[in-house]
This record gives sequence, C-alpha cells and structure tokens, in this order.
Amino acid sequence: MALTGELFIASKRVARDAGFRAVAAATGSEIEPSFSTATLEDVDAACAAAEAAFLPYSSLSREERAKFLEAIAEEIEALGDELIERAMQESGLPQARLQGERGRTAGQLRLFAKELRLGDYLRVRIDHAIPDRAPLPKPDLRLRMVPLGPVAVFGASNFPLAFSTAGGDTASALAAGCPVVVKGHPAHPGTAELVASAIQRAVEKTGMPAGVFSMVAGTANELGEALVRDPRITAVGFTGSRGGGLALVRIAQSRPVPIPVYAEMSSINPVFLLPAALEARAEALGKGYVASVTMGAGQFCTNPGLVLALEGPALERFLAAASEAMLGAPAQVMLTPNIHKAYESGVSKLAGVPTVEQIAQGVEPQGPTCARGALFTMKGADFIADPSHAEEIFGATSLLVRCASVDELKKVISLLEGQLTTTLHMDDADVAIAQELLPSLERLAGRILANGWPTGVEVTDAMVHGGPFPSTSDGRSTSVGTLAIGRYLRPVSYQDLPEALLPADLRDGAGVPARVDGKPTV
Ligand SMILES: NC(=O)C1=CN([C@@H]2O[C@H](COP(=O)(O)OP(=O)(O)OC[C@H]3O[C@@H](n4cnc5c(N)ncnc54)[C@H](OP(=O)(O)O)[C@@H]3O)[C@@H](O)[C@H]2O)C=CC1
Ligand SMILES: O=C(O)CCC(=O)C(=O)O
Repeated sequence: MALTGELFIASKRVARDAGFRAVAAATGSEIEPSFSTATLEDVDAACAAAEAAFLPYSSLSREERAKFLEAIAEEIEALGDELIERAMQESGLPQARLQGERGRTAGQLRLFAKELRLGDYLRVRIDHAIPDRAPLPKPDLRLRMVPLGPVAVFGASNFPLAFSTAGGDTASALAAGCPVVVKGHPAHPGTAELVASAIQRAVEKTGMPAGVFSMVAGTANELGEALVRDPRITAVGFTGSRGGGLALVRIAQSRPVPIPVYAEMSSINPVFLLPAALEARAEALGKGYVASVTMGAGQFCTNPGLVLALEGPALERFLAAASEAMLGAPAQVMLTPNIHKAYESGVSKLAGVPTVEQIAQGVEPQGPTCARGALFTMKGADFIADPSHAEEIFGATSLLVRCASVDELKKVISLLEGQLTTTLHMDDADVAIAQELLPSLERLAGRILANGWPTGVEVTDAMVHGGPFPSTSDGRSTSVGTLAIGRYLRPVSYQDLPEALLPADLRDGAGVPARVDGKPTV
C-alpha cells in the first residue's frame, strides 16, 4: 500500500498542504513521503466526530465491539511485511523485535475482545430491594461501569506498534466503549498511517460509527495541547518523557472540567542482588544484567537502570562478568536523533560526576544515531548524599550502587522515586531479607519480580504496567493487561429503575459475572 501522508479524521483520509517527513533512524536522513500536518481545526473536527460517535458506539453490544477489535487485529496482520519494513526504517528497531511487537499488538486487541465477552470488567453488583424492611424499605440498586467518553491517545516513540496507534491505550479505550483520537508520534508517521488504515478498514467492515477513530499528526506541541484541552476529550493515555507527560497533566488539570491523564513516564526499575543469589551465580547474573540493559538499545521504560548490592567478593565477580559482557555489546541505532542526543548527554553527565565510576562501555558506535551501552558504579553513602543520580537515562546504561550494609541499602530504597518494576535476585537463604524489604518494594513499584529481568511485559490479566509517580502520573492503574480497561470507565448506580429501562447486563439472569445480594454468582 502506497503511503499518502494523509490524516484520518472520522476514519476518512484528509490531506493538508503543510507537511513533515519521517527520519530514517539509522541515518538521520529524511524519507518520503511528506505527511500532512494537522491543523487545530482538524483536532476540533476529530473531537467533534468522536463526541458524535460516543453514544452510538458505546451502546453497541459487547459482542459487536469485540468483533471490531478482532477485525482491527486481522487488518493489522494483513498489512504484512510492509508494516514491519516501514517500522524498521523509521524506528531502527530490528525485524524480529517488530514482528514480536506486531504479535503483541494483535494479541492485545484479541485479549480485550475476550474481556468484553467475559463481562466481569463491568463489575456488576445487584442489591435487590427489600420493600418491607423496617424502619425504611431498601431500594433496588444495580451498578455497572460505563465508558467515560472520547479518549486522546499519544503514540509512544519506543513502541511504534504496541504502545501507539492501535496499541494498549487504544485497545482498552475502544473496548471500554470510548472513541479514540490518536496523536501520532512524529518519529513513525508511516507506521502510524499503515495501522490507521487497518483501523479504518475494520471500521468499514464492522459498520462502526466513523468518528470512533481519528488520527492527527504533526511536530508541534500545540497539537497535543489542543487535543488535551478539547472539552469533548474525557481522558488521556500517554507514554513518553516526564516533561511531556507532566505538561499534559497540567493542561488536563487546568481545564474548566479537569480530566484524568494516564501518563507512563520515567522509571529506573531497581534490581536487588541479594547475598546468597549473588554468591551462587554472580557470573550468570552479570551476563543477564547486561543482556537486559542493552536489549532494544535500552529504550524500554522497564530497563534496569539501577542495581543495588552489598559490597564483597561476589559483587566483584558480578561486576567483572557484567563488564566483560558490556565490552562485547554491539552499539545500536537509537529511535530518533533527539533521543540519541539526550542519551549521549545523560551518559556524559553521569560520567562527569566525581563520585561515579564508569566501569565498562560497549563497542564503539559507527552511525550518527548509534549508541553504545555503559555501566557505572557508586558507593551507597555517595548515592544517599545525592540521589539525583537515579534520574532515568533513556538508553542502554545502568548504575550499580555498592552498599556497605543492609541498613544502607534500605536507606537507598527510601530515597527512590516511584517505579514501574523492582526485582529481587534471591535464593532460599535470602528469604528473610527479601521479606524485610517487601513492604517497601510494594510502596515503590507496580510490579515486583523474583529472579528475572524487568524488560519484556507479558500481556495478561494479572499484569500491572504502572506504578507510583513519576513512573506514571496515576499509579492506580495499568497500561498493559486487561485491568487497563478500567482507566476509561466509571461506575453508575441505577436505583429502582423499571426493568424496561435497565441495561441488559443489569437485568436478573443476564449471565454476566456479578455480585448479587453480596454473593458472587461465579
Ligand atoms: N519512560 C518511557 O517509557 C519513555 C521515555 N521517553 C523519554 O522521552 C524522551 C523523548 O522521547 P519522546 O518519545 O519523543 O517523548 P516526548 O514525551 O517528547 O513525546 C511524546 C509525545 O508527546 C507529545 N508531547 C511531548 N511534550 C508535549 C507537550 N509539552 N505538549 C504537548 N505534547 C507534547 C509529543 O508531541 P510533539 O511531537 O509535539 O513533541 C509526542 O507526540 C526520551 O529521550 C526519553 O527520555 C521516551 C519514550 C518512552
Ligand atoms: O518492556 C516492555 O515490554 C514494555 C516497556 C514499556 O512500556 C516502555 O518502554 O514504554
């Protein structure tokens, strides 16, 4: 399919004179075609169409919405190699990674279709009336979750498929019954156009209201700002920088009608190497660590950017193995020239800190946007004196903090900001110390792992990909996994409504999982 560079307003292609080009990640050079820059009128039209589509779309049956999500998945798969090739060119990510991401994107849409059919996300509760209760009769009360309204989704630079046009936020918002207006990431406009065209075909094939999907694109912040400010938008999903996420939170909070922003921002995902595990397998842990740090050029918000361990010979063995692995780690192309620049500047800033020692670097980079990994260490006492070194450097770098005692390690934990993940490497003999740390780790992060590495997020019912600030702007939800649908829902209670007015899922015997008069039905 030839790329046209057009926008999608209410599932229709629209061209504009002003345009921008994508940049090939590997060379930093512009590539064809020119993509239309959306105007503020386009944002307005997309939001108006989303609002017009809201009631027709949200009142469709769960089965109809499930079929729509499945049709999007099929259409994305039908794009074939062209999608992967364009995404490789724009993002510099390797073929296998993008093929995996496409599978995850389609799988995510199908998982939400299943969620719709299951229906327990509606959280139905029925409390039957007791008309003869004394001193006052008890009314009939029935609760279910309803969709919020149109949702704005910001595509992420580091996941051109799974966190972008038809990614997790789009899938969960559409599943909830909310029309979506996507602000495409300017780093991958061709990939975004291909995926938008797949959504457009799914809209046509399943007869959805046209305004259920729009995508605007451009390179100026004012586009995203206008989208978040638009009174018809009721929630925002975002993955990107802390500065960008917080700017959108501020806009959303200063609207006459404030709205929730679910922004996934920065996380350094602390990993704890507990003494017995370190003693038993220091070398294997060192290699595993570097594999996780350098995966995808480190451009994951789950990258293990901070490791904590107790000083001693086992830690020296770990550092030797990690250094050796890092010395052989090939340099990799980064997503955009700006992200490359930000990485290089973050690494040289850290390298310039007198209390920080650089212990290894990866293989010398060759291309203009290619970066090498780097490992740093510092003493726990120095970290405690200045915890600002824990700021995220987005890329393949990580800092190991050598702690003199368990108390020092605990002090370091107490100084950390909120995280998406935290990991314990532990053996049986480490259980007591792990148990001692666990309550603080629960306060710290949204996902706690044992004996694994945080990169790679499973898309399942029990996944939490979220966490306290600043890993996200709202730690009460997740961007991955079926619980994500809850971001775009709110509860409504129906009191004494006649059966004819009750939504089908709230009638007696509707077959939806429910809590009826205090007892779960399944
Ligand atoms: N932790 C994580 O998961 C990730 C972190 N990052 C971090 O973000 C840095 C930049 O990467 P990038 O992906 O471009 O992230 P950004 O946060 O810069 O941009 C993401 C999206 O948000 C929009 N945006 C950003 N700031 C504003 C604003 N003030 N007002 C309105 N819209 C805004 C951008 O639009 P526009 O084009 O108009 O700027 C873009 O569509 C990286 O170097 C890295 O540090 C990036 C990806 C993931
Ligand atoms: O590790 C993953 O699979 C997801 C990471 C992520 O959400 C991100 O980097 O933005």
